[in-house]
Amino acid sequence: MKQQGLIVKSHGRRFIVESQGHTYDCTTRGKRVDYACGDIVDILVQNREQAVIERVHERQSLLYRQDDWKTKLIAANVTRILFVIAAVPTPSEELLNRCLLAAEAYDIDPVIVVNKTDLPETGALLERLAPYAGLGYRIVTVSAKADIAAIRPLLAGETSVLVGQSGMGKSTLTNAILPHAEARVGDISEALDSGRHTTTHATLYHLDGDSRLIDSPGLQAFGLNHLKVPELPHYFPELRPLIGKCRFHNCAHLQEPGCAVKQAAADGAILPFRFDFLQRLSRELGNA
Ligand SMILES: Nc1nc2c(ncn2[C@@H]2O[C@H](COP(=O)(O)OP(=O)(O)OP(=O)(O)O)[C@@H](O)[C@H]2O)c(=O)[nH]1
Ligand SMILES: [Zn+2]
Repeated sequence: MKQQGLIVKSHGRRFIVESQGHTYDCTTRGKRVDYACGDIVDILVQNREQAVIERVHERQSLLYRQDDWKTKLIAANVTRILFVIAAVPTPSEELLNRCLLAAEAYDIDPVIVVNKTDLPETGALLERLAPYAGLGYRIVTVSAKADIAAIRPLLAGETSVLVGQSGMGKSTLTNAILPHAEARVGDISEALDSGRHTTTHATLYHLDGDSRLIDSPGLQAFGLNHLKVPELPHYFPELRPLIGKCRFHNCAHLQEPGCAVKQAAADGAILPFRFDFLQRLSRELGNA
């Protein structure tokens, strides 16, 4: 029997699909692994517990990273990326910049969620993050252990994905957000987790009829190897006014004469760390 379903958990080659009130442990045709949590799929039901994923429906969005040759899908059909960051353990600003860039490239609304505001080190982190508000990014502050009120309005009517480094509190936040019954539902598929090495692993929770939350595994790096150097300025809000102003249309903003971006950086119109980030990416991608 063929029916439509929603991937609520992705775990390497196996997926949990919710369909017509049941959940199915699914394999895929031809060992395909390019499905993600949040995907709408057609499944072929085999018995009460098992099914095979036949095809994926067109996606509204896809959050993924590209490390060297490997594409790693994080979540599909999300409308909002909640980048979780905290003062402890030491946060990586590089990862933040990369996630923001990916959000721009995939046209998914990003919000910076500063967690663990109960920790005294949070003040310094908020100061460090102030420039991002200047770039137009929203910043909300929560403590998964004490008060998460600020995050609620962001979740309503959206499919949100929590991303961030390991230890920033994504799972604690998920548990604080979820009504108790929901959190237990997530545990049912825990058997899948038993000691297996994971490459992709994310879980989708229903908050209410039209709001969903996806908790994703901790990130260490965020490869952006699929992006092209000439399109980078489109993904920096502060560089968009400069698009087309460099002398060379394929300017990598490194050594080229007549580079409008370099000039803006010299004039102090672009934050030094953002300019560094752009140049580093340009060199890394090296595909201008
Ligand atoms: N003080 C404080 N500690 C927190 C808060 N939120 C989470 N923690 C702690 O931070 C640690 C990491 O939390 P997790 O929720 O496991 O972090 P995670 O981001 O899900 O980590 P991964 O699953 O590895 O990606 C745990 O010891 C939590 O108890 C908070 O608001 N305040
Ligand atoms: Zn340039």
